[in-house]
Amino acid sequence: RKRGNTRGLPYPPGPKQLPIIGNARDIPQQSPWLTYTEWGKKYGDIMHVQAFGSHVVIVNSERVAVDLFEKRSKIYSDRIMGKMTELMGWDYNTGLMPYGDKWRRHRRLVHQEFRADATAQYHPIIMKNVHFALRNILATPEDFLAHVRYIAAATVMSIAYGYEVAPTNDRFVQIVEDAVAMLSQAFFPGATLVNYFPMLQHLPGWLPGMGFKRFAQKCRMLTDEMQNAPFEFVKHHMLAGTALPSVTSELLDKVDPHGDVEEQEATIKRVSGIIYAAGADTTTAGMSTVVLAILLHPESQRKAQAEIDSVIGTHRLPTFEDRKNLPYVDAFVRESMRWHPAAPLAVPHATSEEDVYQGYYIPKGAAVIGNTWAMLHDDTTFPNPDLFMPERFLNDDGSLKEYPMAYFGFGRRICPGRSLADAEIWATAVAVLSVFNVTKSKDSTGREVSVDGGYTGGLVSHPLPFKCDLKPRSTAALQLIQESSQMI
Ligand code: HEM
Repeated sequence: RKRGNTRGLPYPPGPKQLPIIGNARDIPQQSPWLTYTEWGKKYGDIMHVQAFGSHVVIVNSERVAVDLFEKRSKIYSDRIMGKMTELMGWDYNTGLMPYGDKWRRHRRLVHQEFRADATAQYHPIIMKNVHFALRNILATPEDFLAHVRYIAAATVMSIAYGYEVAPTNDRFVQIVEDAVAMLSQAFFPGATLVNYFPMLQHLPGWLPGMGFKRFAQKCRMLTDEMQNAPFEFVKHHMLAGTALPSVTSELLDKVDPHGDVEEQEATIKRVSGIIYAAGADTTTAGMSTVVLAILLHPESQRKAQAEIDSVIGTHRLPTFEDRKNLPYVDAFVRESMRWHPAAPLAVPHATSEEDVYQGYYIPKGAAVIGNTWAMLHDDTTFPNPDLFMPERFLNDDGSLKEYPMAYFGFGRRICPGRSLADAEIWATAVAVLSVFNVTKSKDSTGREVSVDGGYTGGLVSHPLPFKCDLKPRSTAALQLIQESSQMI
């Protein structure tokens, strides 16, 4: 650990390592961000663990994140494609692709469709889906999490493919959600041994410990289908002249018939495939956290509602034009994102060259994890970080504090869909706050059902299912929900 490198410099500090296996037994599989944050208090802003020769550097502060992911982005923008990720068929994914020309081509296409000034064109789609969800919440409030999930799914499927998803049990949606859930379980260091010992992939699947092979095969069928099925849907409708406008149809229209058509179509298929995979589950997690935050913080709920009532009144639903006049609602949304980030460890970067930082040696090919959770719970930047306080994002005069948070990742790999996601989460928050009171449910004896605020582990972290009551705030609110379909 002290001298295991070409420059004779120490690796960043970290927990004691055992021979050969290193820290393999220390690296947690569930909610690793909490362990890394605890370790960070002992070892500092940059630390190092190692398992079977694979090096992992963990960045626990925004200062180091800026130094490495931004100022040295040429070195810190690669990805490690774990063997398991590849076996599962996720290697087509822009977000997991190694840094290089192929990634640049994909990233350019995604950026052009989702950069901040292009996202406004999607606002009507978002509002339509939010209003649809309000009506569904009114009809079956107990299924509110499914209705919130619908907003994210319907928005990205509409943008990517011009496809209208079914309110429940949609075939395309189910395929992607299963594949994303499987990726989430198998992604982080320590999740599966085949990442350390790729030769295990060649052993027969019936041997003990080889369950990962069946898991990977099942996932590969899903990842193939999630790219092919909706893509064929668009081509079919383009031929029939019935395709709705979408990223896929727009890109297909631009295919150069004199170039390599097959390769161009394959790129479009992969780019469109990633929009849903990267944009639905993450956004659902962000929106579900907002609803949980509303439920658990009645005082903040009341303040946000008072702001909406005073700025907009109770005669119409909020629109995107209102956003600039609702700083408390924005602060509420930002605090929800900070309080429980949807991707608490972002997506690990990797080094494409060796490096030396603050006298520590960082090897080529190391995974470099930006610990978003630690940065957003750092008590020097966010005093009392476990408390939910939207006010921390407001200036004394009540205006919004411009504070760039590390919620969407880092440097050149920062999430290209962040403007869209931010718009969806805000629209959901303001709509729910404007027409519903969110309170604890009561059981048959009239006692409040407790909500423990637990979260799932993995790449994307969702609130564990929880119960709450969503009731229209007034007769006027009820009428607004019922009439919302006529407002778009
Ligand atoms: C709340 C919602 C979202 C969260 C929390 C989120 C978070 C992230 C994070 C942490 C990364 C990795 C950044 C890094 O490596 O440093 C990422 C990458 C990515 N996201 Fe998002 N995202 C969200 C929504 C979306 C949406 C709506 C889209 C689609 C339009 C999208 C598309 C992507 C893509 C394509 C990448 C890969 C970028 C690359 O590797 O170059 N995301 N996202």
